[in-house]
Amino acid sequence: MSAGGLDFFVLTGFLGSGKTSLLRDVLSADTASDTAVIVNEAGEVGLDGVLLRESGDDVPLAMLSNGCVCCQAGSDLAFTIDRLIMAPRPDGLPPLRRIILETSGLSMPGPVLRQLATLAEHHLRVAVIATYDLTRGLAVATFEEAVAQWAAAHRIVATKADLAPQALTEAPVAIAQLNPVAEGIVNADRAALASAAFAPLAASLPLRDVAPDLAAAHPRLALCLVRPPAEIAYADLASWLDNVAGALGERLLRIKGLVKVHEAPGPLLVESVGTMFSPPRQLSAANPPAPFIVVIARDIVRAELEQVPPSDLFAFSWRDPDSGAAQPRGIRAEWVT
Ligand SMILES: Nc1nc2c(ncn2[C@@H]2O[C@H](COP(=O)(O)OP(=O)(O)OP(=O)(O)O)[C@@H](O)[C@H]2O)c(=O)[nH]1
Repeated sequence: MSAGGLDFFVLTGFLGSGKTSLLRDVLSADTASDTAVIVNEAGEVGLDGVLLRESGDDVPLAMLSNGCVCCQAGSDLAFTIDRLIMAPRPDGLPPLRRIILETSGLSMPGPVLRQLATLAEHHLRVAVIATYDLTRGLAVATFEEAVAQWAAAHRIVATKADLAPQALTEAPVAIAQLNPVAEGIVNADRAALASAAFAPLAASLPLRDVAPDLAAAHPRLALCLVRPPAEIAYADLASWLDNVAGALGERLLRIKGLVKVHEAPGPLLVESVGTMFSPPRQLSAANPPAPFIVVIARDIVRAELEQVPPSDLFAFSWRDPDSGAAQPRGIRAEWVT
């Protein structure tokens, strides 16, 4: 560990609000070589680590997939942090000064902060950074996860300024209303935004765990892992995605996946935030995971998704994000090389 201690940033924010993109921006800065990253995804298959590696960064990177860290009582997070701190630094990299944990978009910050409390011997200076998606603004405030993330934040970072320039002017006021004691970080320049979001911490900040523990951590949300066949026609994929958006409407929160189509040599990255799809693009990363699509939605009946045509192409496995003790499962920790 570096002599001056470590800054530990918990990067939180609702589904699809721009966490991974902000992290890519900070890792592409020249100053990022003192940083290590832990990525947590609610789904069984972790895509964010693959996307971060795709941008060519060689900082130590650990994935915690198969469940969001806030739902786990176990010590995988603490164990992973411990290992990152104790591991010898890769050749040519300066001492570790900063760790960034990207939580899943469903994570409540309180349980994560409580797990960090078990690491007192490392004298971490902890800060919570939450994203505020300018394209959606307060629309996600109907989710207690989003409200808890903003409430716990020390810094709230306005993302996607290029997509919603008109919302940029109002953002400082909107952010102050969400959490008057958080520092609002608003900048149309992405590099400057990322740099301010993860600027060094002078001291440990008071941690705010204001959200109550809920009986069910994510009461309205369902998560489905959809397995497409090894290869599929692009037209089938496109019409299925269209039909999912049509069937679920505003209850669709996030789609993220990798699909192999006949028409392209590499797997296609498909994703939506709500029903807004990004244009599919070929993934350039080596060793991508097997084809999969994660669908996260609220207030749905499983059959609604399973019957979306062409339904006979896909296999579905479901999980409530708050599976709790009835369906115990382990977060998988793995190092991304
Ligand atoms: N144009 C534009 N698109 C952005 C920006 N930030 C994020 N996006 C897009 O928004 C979508 C979601 O961004 P991510 O960075 O994956 O969001 P996330 O919060 O990490 O998503 P989850 O981990 O699934 O919760 C992707 O299609 C991004 O390319 C931005 O500043 N500008």
